Amino acid sequence: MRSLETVELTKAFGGNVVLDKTTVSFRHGKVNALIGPNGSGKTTFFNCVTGMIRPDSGRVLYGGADITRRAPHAIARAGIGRTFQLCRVFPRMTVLDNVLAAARPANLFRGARGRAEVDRARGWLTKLGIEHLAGAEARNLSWGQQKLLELAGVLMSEPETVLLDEPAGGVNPALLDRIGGLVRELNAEGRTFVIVEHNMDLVMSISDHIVVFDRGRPIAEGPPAAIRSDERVLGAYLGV
Ligand SMILES: Nc1ncnc2c1ncn2[C@@H]1O[C@H](COP(=O)(O)OP(=O)(O)OP(=O)(O)O)[C@@H](O)[C@H]1O
Repeated sequence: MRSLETVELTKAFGGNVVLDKTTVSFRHGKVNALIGPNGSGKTTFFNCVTGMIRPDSGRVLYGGADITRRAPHAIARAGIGRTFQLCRVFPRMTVLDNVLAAARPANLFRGARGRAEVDRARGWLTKLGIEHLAGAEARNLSWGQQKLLELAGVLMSEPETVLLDEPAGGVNPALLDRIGGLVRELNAEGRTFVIVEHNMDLVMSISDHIVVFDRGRPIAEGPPAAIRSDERVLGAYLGV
């Protein structure tokens, strides 16, 4: 089965064509990476796939079903979760409350949460190694810890496919290793990943399949070893 694919997906902002009939598919059950130079349309691609912005034309298919232009919550319900480049957490809420609120906005009001949900939230915090911070306000966490917190919130919805937008951006090397390890672990448990990332060491070490964008189009795809030596990729990145 193909997990996530797009067919001639197109999006322009004014005259700036950011996604240009982008046809691409990601591997179900694998760790996929989406890489490309700054401005090549990676985040816009995520935004179109998750319903945050409307593509001008083309289709988004998930497990064969057409999810183009569905609302973000409907796409999340279909099994696709995502994190954001600029990490979305509530800074003055505790870590635990953040995770609960991510699962269900009603949890923003205390008392609306069940015991089972709290246990599940703590379970994710433990898995991600930040359980000891459950009672801390999110704003007191390091940037990398906030990214783990955001991921815990996404995992509360039990997504089958997780889109990560620059998980390593601004994260210290120790946490970087943990994030890489977690991706592999969650993948081994059956989750598909699509990861936008500039840290090539991380991309090369955790990906099964890499898609390279240049100006909103895939110019190469394949396993890390093939991408590393692909001349089109070197050209797009280094201008050679
Ligand atoms: N809401 C918007 N309105 C206007 N232009 C936008 C908008 N969102 C993105 N763009 C433009 O689309 C282009 C692609 O941006 P996008 O963020 O998708 O690229 P990217 O590959 O994710 O870049 P980076 O690696 O730097 O995060 C850029 O030229 C950007 O200025």
